[in-house]
Amino acid sequence: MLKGLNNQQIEAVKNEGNVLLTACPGSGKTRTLTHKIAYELERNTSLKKVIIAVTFTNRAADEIIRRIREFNADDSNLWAGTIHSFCLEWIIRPYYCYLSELKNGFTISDEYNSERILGDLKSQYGLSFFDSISTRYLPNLEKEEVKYRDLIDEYHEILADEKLIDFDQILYYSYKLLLENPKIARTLKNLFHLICVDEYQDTQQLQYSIIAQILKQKSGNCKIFLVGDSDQAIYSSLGGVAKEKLAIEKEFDIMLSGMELSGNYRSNQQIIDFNTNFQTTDINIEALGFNAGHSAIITYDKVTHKDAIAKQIAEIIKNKISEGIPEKDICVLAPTWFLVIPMGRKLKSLLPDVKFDAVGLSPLLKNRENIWFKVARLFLVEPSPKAFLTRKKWSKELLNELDSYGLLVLENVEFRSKKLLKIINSISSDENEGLKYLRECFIKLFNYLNVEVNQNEQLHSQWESFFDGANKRLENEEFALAKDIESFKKMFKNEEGVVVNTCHGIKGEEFDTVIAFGLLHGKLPNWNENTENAAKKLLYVICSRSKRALHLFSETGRTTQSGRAYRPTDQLNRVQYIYD
Ligand SMILES: Nc1ncnc2c1ncn2[C@@H]1O[C@H](COP(=O)(O)OP(=O)(O)OP(=O)(O)O)[C@@H](O)[C@H]1O
Repeated sequence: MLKGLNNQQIEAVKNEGNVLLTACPGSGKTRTLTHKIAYELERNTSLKKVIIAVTFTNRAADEIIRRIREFNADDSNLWAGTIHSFCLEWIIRPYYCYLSELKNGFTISDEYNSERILGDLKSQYGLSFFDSISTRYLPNLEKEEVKYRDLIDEYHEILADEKLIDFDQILYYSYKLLLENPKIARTLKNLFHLICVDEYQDTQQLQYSIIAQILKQKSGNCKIFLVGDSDQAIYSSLGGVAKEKLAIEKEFDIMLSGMELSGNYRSNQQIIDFNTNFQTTDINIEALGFNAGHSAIITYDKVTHKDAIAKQIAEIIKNKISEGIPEKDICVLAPTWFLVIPMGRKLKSLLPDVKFDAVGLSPLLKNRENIWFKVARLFLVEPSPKAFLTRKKWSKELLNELDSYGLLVLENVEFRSKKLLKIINSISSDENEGLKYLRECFIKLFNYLNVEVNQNEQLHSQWESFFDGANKRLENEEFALAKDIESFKKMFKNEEGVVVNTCHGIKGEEFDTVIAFGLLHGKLPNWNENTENAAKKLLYVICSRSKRALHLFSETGRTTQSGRAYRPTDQLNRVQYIYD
């Protein structure tokens, strides 16, 4: 498990205490974290305690699981996911009945739904869609928003009426449960062997408080392994804080070994040097990896019009592919979904022979917490040897959730999750429309399991939100989404190809060629986080994804709602550099 690591990385992996590992981009933090997990999984086999890996995106959690499987490590004691999934799985679902607000059932309001409710309220209050309002809670369990407190109260009332909780309330209720019932925190500390947190610099205060509440307990021997880089903190407008070692020690009531890694194994020296323009700390970084000696190409274009930019980007992609760069080693980025989604579509039509892994609107809301989403993915991912382990894990998760609703299906059956998979594999529908297909399969499955969906409040309310959400999305003409079952199945296909995503969506990843557009003041940084460092950090994250080629665009022709032209991001525009 230590092969392929340098001495600093080995030292971090072998450290038996609590660790705070900070280092520059490309220095191998994620590599070290993955090895640490594999190393501890191997050491931990007799203990049977759980190793938790908290990641920033679901994409990153899937990647950790994929890499752990490559080590041939037994991952049955590994849990990886975002902090919200962690709270739901380990705190809310098992213990929600202790909370009067939740004990009669609840459903998660996904970002789309919450944004819609907030958007309606903002217009009622005479605010614009872009006015920033905090839905977060403070560690004293008060609401953070002060100025528009009435609006937030009304928002929470609407959620409560519909028995919904939003993502900030997932954190709020989890923390409340831990505070009011210390035995939950004690049980968790006993259950866990290690909690790993990747990209810790973007952790919000309440998330620190939740972890602190677990670690502060005197029971068990759970350790923490935090990994991050304060220069890459890009969620400060959403409450992310890169705390210092001392502050964390105090809050968690532990001692931390502060460790560092040096050098960058990803990028060539030219890219690293260019990126110092956006560094907010003063460090020298040396290129150490395979790409160190290769030449780089860095371009910056601020003259191309927005209508011509897709063609320009398509040209770069075509040239890179003809140079032999694999499609998946090329990435097209922009600061917002609004820019990225149409770009994905345009590139696909301009380059029909090229494969793309582009974020787009999927026909189903990606509400991983809705139980019907969990059932749907089991029907939409076809059985195959490659998908077996993942589907078995999903099947187990589904059974756990049904258990937590008091629905003990397949009770006396050996290997329940395998049996459930077998039943699901035997069910299909002749419907061609995705939603009708799923509805029929769900009914067949729950008939087989002898569960009346309408009799169970949780299943019923989540059913409504699953189908209502999907219907609304499919009927929205702006989205122009395909309704057939094959398009639904594509949602879960691990498409390999040129990545088209937001800067936040590819955190922690790396590519030979990075093409970033929409580098415009008001989009990067957006109006809500208009500070010198916010823009610098985003640019730093974007540029540090690249191994050898970086193409930056501040396109012309984009205007604000009031008709003003966007101008290039200042922090990029003022860089003095002789571009290629
Ligand atoms: N000791 C090493 N020897 C060779 N290659 C390494 C070593 N450590 C890391 N790498 C490689 O360097 C690249 C960057 O590693 P990794 O993604 O873990 O860095 P990181 O510090 O997490 O970066 P970021 O903060 O930008 O996400 C990867 O391709 C990784 O495989």
